[in-house]
Amino acid sequence: MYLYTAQEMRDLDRYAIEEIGIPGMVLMENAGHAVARRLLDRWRRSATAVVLSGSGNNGGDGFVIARRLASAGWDVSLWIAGSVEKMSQETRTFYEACIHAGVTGEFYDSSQKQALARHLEHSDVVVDALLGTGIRGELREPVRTLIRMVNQQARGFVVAVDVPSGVDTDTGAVASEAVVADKTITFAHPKWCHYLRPAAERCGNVRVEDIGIPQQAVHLSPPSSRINEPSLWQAYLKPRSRWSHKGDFGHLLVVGGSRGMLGAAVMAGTAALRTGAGLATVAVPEGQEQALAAQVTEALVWGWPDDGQGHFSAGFPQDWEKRVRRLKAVAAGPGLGRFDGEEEWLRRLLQQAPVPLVLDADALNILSKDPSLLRERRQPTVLTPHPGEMARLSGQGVKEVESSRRRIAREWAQAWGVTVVLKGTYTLIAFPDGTQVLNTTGGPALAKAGSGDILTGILGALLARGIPEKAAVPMGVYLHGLAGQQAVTSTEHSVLARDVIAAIGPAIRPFL
Ligand SMILES: NC(=O)C1=CN([C@@H]2O[C@H](COP(=O)(O)OP(=O)(O)OC[C@H]3O[C@@H](n4cnc5c(N)ncnc54)[C@H](O)[C@@H]3O)[C@@H](O)[C@H]2O)[C@H](O)CC1
Ligand SMILES: [K+]
Repeated sequence: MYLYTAQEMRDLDRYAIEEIGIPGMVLMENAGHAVARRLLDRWRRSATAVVLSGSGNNGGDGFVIARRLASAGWDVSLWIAGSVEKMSQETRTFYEACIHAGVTGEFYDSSQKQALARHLEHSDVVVDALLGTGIRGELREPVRTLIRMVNQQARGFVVAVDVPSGVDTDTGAVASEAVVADKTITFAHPKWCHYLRPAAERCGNVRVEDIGIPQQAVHLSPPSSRINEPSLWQAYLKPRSRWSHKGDFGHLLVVGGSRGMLGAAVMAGTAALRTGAGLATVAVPEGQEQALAAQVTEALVWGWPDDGQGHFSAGFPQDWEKRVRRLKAVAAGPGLGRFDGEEEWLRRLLQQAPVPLVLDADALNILSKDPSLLRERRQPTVLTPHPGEMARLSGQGVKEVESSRRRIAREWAQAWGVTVVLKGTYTLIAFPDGTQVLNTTGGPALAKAGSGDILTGILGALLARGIPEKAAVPMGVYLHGLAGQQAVTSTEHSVLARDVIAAIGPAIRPFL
């Protein structure tokens, strides 16, 4: 499934209308019909509805909905923002059809405030068709008042048509007012605002309805972003052959686990093995080797020159060149800590690890001192920042990162030629070629220390198996989210990182 911007959706619409020859009116009728059908399914007996329509095509959908609900026997009260003159041809046609079909519509002005408030309070359903993807600039009256009234006065079920009025389709920003919906019914494809905060919090439950735009129109010029789904990577997951040996499944090196943070490296290494790595080696500061070996029996242990107190030092193992030849991928960061000479250390790792590299946690914080270190990289590099780490990397505030997730992840990936996995409720993956994949698996159970370390291990393992990063990264993020969901046995509060690791196998299984 693709993820659309407002412009990409307009282009798709235009293609369907002008090149394929489906009249715009048919698309609008289909859109309105789809919403009405959902409402009629839900309220089988007749109900009361307030339909609020703007003068654009979103309002046109609203007129179709009002007509169809009324003809099914609902008591419909229609309120319009704007005027007939402002309506597009399709919208105007459906406005007239609505009136001819006997629905009474009012062009809202402030003298009707009381009357509208009464309707909003007493209606089972409120349909928000004021503004869709065509919003421009700050809200004008009377739309602004109408949106505020919906939020303050509606007692019934609020359905947003396409997007909640007042949200920006592409950034997920909200205007001075934006409808808070219980459900959003969108057309043909999901849009960015359905997944980006704060807009996403106003959408309620999002449902995508087919309105008859042929698939061929999508394939001709696909948008640059999509929702993460197994079809992107499932071909790389296969049952193991009877003749397999561990060398077939790659050797991952996890670098981290400084004193006091050993658990992070343990979790990354264990998650890698659960994901199917043939071999996982965990490299910890020399003073930590014994403690590590006691915690993870399945991984190999390497000592890394330490500072005498169980933390990393700027040095590298003497035989690094020889050791690195055995590796298929490196994941650095879980429990790495900060240390003297860290920048030089990272520069060397970036240069002298000629395999796919995952950077997480403190490896990202070190990188944020000088992102130009990435210029030295020739092999795939995956960064897995949470919003705080992304803020440090990009030199911006966390709020700025959160309000421009889509742009920041894409710009960073393109500028430095790396894959950015910007973590969050909907983790966003941005590739160096400008394409993006938004992940929808996962849940609140993963909001806990250790989750990031597990993701790092999973991604490292998949890259070590030689799966190309365009498949490995979405696969890893998807499976990590699924494991997080499946690890919940009693409540999301009490899930431990180890439960998530144990759930990796059950998450993978259906895809083999
Ligand atoms: N394939 C599809 O997805 C289809 C979608 N349809 C619907 O069409 C809208 C987009 O319609 P458009 O006419 O481009 O824009 P809007 O109706 O969202 O908005 C234009 C309308 O709103 C007024 N306006 C704009 N900005 C503001 C503002 N800041 N304050 C107040 N008023 C504003 C402007 O003057 C216009 O009157 C899409 O979302 C779908 O719902 C079609 O039905 C066909 C298929
Ligand atoms: K709307």
